[in-house]
Amino acid sequence: METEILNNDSEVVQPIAKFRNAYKRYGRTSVILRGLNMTIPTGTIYGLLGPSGCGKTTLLSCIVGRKKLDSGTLFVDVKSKLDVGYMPQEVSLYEEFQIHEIFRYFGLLTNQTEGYIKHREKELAELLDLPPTNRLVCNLSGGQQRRVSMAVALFHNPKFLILDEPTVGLDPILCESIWKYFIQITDVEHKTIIITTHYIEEARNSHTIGLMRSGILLAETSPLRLMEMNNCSSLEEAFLTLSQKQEDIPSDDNYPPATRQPDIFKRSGRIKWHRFAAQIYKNVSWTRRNIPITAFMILLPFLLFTIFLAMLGKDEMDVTIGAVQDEITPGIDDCNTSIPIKSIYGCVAEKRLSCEFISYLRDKSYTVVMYKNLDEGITAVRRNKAWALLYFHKNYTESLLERIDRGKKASNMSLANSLLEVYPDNSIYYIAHRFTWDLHSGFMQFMENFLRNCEIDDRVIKSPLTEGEEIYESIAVRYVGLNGYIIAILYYLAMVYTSSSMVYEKSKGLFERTMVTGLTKLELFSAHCVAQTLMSLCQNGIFMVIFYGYFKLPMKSGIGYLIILIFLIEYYGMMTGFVIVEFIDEERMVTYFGISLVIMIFLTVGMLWPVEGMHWTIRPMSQMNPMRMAAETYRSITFRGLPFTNPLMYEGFLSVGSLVLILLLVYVLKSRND
Ligand SMILES: Nc1ncnc2c1ncn2[C@@H]1O[C@H](COP(=O)(O)OP(=O)(O)OP(=O)(O)O)[C@@H](O)[C@H]1O
Repeated sequence: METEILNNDSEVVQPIAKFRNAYKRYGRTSVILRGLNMTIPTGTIYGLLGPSGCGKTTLLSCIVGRKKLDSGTLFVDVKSKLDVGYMPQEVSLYEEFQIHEIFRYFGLLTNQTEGYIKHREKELAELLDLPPTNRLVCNLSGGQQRRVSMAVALFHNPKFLILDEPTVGLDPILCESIWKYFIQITDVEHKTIIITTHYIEEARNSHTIGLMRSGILLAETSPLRLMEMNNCSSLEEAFLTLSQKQEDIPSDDNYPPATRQPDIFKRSGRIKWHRFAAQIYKNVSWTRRNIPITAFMILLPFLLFTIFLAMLGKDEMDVTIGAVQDEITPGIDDCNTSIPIKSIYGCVAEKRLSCEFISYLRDKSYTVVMYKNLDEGITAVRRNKAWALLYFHKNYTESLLERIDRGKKASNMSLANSLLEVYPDNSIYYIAHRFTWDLHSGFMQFMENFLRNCEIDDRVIKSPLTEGEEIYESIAVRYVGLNGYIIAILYYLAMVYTSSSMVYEKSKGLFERTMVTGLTKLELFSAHCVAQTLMSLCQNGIFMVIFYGYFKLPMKSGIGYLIILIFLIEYYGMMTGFVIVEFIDEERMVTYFGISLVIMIFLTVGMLWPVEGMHWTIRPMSQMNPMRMAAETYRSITFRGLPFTNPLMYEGFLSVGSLVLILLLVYVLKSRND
């Protein structure tokens, strides 16, 4: 049978919170509550004492609805979360904020008026001897931060205060005045306070003391009665006596099966304007406090894309090539000497053909360095002073002309001497490939011009393959990887922006604290969507206006398609951030996971290497990668100019759009289960 609680006037006092036969454990072995019974009378101070790790914080978390019992009952007599003021053990404050911004934020969260916020700020600053309220929280001492944290719990004047070690790090005089205040608000305003503390003697001021050990309460009575019952003169002594009397820890063999526990507070599915406004205020304050970081984040995509374009620069490269011209005798003639060489069909070369070819390469922005002989040239290539050596034989021009004139009747000597020998350094694929291409196409172009001047039909040396009209125009090399790069970067930035702010709130205990005031994940989510949209608007606006507006990068379909696609990709990044933080709590792990994800996207988006050339094991991954489809759609919008009805266009929108919806669903389901 339950005992009734009587106050000093022998009236029955209704409990504000009541645990009956409460069990709670973490995992399968770490049992924290073992059939605990506890009654917190309304309008009193309840001091909860117990050794470190005995489960005091866990118990308070159950009262504020952030954790649930495995079995047993918990009754809390409050109508809404606003009746509760919670001070967690950690400071749990936004460190970049000024004290008055913290008050305003929590004031808005708890639906207070401007007048009340100002008045209460003054009142609490006096009571708790707070530093000037324009000081940043991160610059306060540990004790000052704890006082601000306590002020936040008291701010909306709740009827039930739940304070986890509020007096740690405070000086005795301040502690005394705080306890006086607690006694006053319980006596006069009929508030209820539950306090955990390690300073046992301080709890003497409580109306009731609960001594917790090994998952149960050893005693629950007034301090005086506790000392009397144990014939002790101090609470400390009483606690020691009781602990020694306690027999062994109750066995966990009979740990009851878990039962479904009701929610302490009614769930609200609707967005409350004042809490949404508080989130917006928080985001705006964060931005104001971090203007350099915000400006950097806004400019970052533009900077990264500019670096990308500058890195790829131009299709012609500043590559150094070595050349040996054995057909020129140093000191006697050089490339400026005009020595007309006439072929038997009357074709005249005004200059050495090797000179013409070298100046053609120079026009293509290659640097050509001359070497005296083959050995010297090859050594230069070996030492990485040149990417290739061109060796022109003695009588190269005459031999080449003879080869053109006489065809298969040309002498063996002319055939050998008309060969341009190339000794390339092929160790960097792209340079080698580019040089080979320039060499061949340049040579062909140069020969065609030469033959045309001699009125010889240039088709005699042309390749018998001919290209028809281009279906899609070729695009400068530097733009080819840009689409994959842009979408991967924008996805990553949105993901990091979301996950870093969410994981910060989680790891600092801010999430927990604001949820206790009634904030819902829907409100947090909606406010973050607004912040993300504004951030994306600024980021995308800058790079689009500059690249597509001013520098006129290729844009074949409407820019509207691109804007929608990019926003979808950013929302996909944002949703990924939300979902990651639902499953991973630790800041470092979130960063590792995010980076791994984006590297995977980089590798499979088809930017570094086309899907057609990937290993068969990775190819399906790339083909299924929605970001690859988005990259393809990006290419179609900018380079191909397709109508929306073409699958290449709508596939990207569909794949990314569906992923946003799927992640949203995962987030909603996970949040509901929390
Ligand atoms: N989320 C969790 N998962 C697993 N174990 C946990 C978790 N939270 C707390 N514990 C463990 O539960 C036990 C009780 O922790 P709790 O924080 O409730 O103790 P406490 O009495 O408040 O300690 P202190 O006085 O040092 O703050 C500790 O052993 C702690 O390691």
